[in-house]
Amino acid sequence: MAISEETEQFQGLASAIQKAKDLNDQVLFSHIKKIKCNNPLSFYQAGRERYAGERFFWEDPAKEITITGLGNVKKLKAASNAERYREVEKSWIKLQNDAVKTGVTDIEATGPLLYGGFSFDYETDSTLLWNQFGDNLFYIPAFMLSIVGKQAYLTTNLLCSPDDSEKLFIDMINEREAFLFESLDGNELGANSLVMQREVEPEEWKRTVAEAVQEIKTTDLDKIVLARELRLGFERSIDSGKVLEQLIAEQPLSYIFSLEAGGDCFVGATPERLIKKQGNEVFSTCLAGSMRRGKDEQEDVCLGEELLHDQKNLQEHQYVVSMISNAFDSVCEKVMVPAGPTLMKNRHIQHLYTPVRGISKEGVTIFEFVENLHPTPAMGGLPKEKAVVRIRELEGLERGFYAGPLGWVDTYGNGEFAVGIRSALIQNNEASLFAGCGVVEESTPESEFRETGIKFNPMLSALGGNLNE
Ligand SMILES: C=C(O[C@H]1C=CC=C(C(=O)O)[C@@H]1O)C(=O)O
Ligand SMILES: [Mg+2]
Repeated sequence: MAISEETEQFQGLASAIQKAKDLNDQVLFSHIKKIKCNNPLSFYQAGRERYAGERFFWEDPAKEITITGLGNVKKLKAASNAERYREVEKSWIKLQNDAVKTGVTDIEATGPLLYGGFSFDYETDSTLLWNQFGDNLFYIPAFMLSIVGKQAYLTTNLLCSPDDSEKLFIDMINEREAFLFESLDGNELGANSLVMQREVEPEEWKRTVAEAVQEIKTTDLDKIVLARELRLGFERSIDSGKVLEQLIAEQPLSYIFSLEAGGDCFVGATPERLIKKQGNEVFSTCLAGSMRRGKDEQEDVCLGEELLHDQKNLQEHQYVVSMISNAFDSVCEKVMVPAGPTLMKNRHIQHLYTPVRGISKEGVTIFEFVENLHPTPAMGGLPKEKAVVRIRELEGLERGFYAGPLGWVDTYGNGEFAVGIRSALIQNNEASLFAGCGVVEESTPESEFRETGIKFNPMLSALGGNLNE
């Protein structure tokens, strides 16, 4: 006779506690069940107070996977050095190897899942701006709603210690019922009202671009991505749920993401995938080379054509295609790269776009792909190491998680990381927006300034700011 769901959960939890006692270590317990819910944002908002500072949101452009996490049973944080990818992965593997799962246990992006990201550059110390995030930050959420295809799943995670008792079970059920009730209650999203918008050191930034162009002409540096910052001030604390709602409506072809840390929130709508792994299939995206959108259909088509044939933008793009293809070649059995770029058109900007696909060699993990790929020349430059050093020296801002890999990995080895561009760091009633551009030999400070101005627009629009032309 089939046992009830409650009995199954109870037995699973009891065996996780027993395992924790046997191993004298913490053991992760995870229960996954199908639920009816098609509004992940209302789930996110239900945790606004109870799980403040420990929420996340992820939706991919194809809307195949939406993940919302509340609370955290375990925070993983690796040291700030080149080993950070392996270190996070090692801690994750240890936790998942001992994990006890009950309920629906064969669906990707459900069950115990690690969500978070890495800063752009592990060699910069975090200042006040990014100190809640540090160099890297990953959560295993307490409650997680995954919408995979059209089906919703609720994962409940618990980290059991050797001295835990089965009373944990009652507490877990009570907490889950309480907040699920709130989540069904419908949640009003408060509007954000902007009172200040300021570009940080625009003239200084243009001089830096001019300096970088000179360096490209006279040294072995081929490309460097330089970013700048825009500061916003609001009447009240910004509601990240409201920002997500706007981004979902306005940027349907982008990844919509948020990651809260303490009182701060990193949120954005990035069009750029770093790596997706599904079984042994891997996907990356080369997105570099930009043009504004036209005022009407005809102008838009003309601008797109111009972009497709513009030598400066094609070179900027080609550096990315070569680097990603080479990185794939070393860890894939098969790599597929289209002969030339097409256009990706987002609401405020169009880009040269080349998707890269591969079949990964046996045993290569998503963290290895992240390590090999980051930063691509769409975020850093070429040669990679030199560009990162020069960004550190020239840029005059702390990138933090801007342009860094952000995403998730499940216990089946699947996962996806995007790069955190078209993004903002929200701190109470203030926000920092970041936008960068690929500087190559033919770049001019004015045109790169305009390009970065347009790249602020997705976040400016979602936050109610004045858009750049
Ligand atoms: C670094 C950013 O964009 C990159 C992605 C697409 C196009 C880019 C470009 O044309 O310069 C950038 O490499 C950003 O938006 O902050
Ligand atoms: Mg560009």
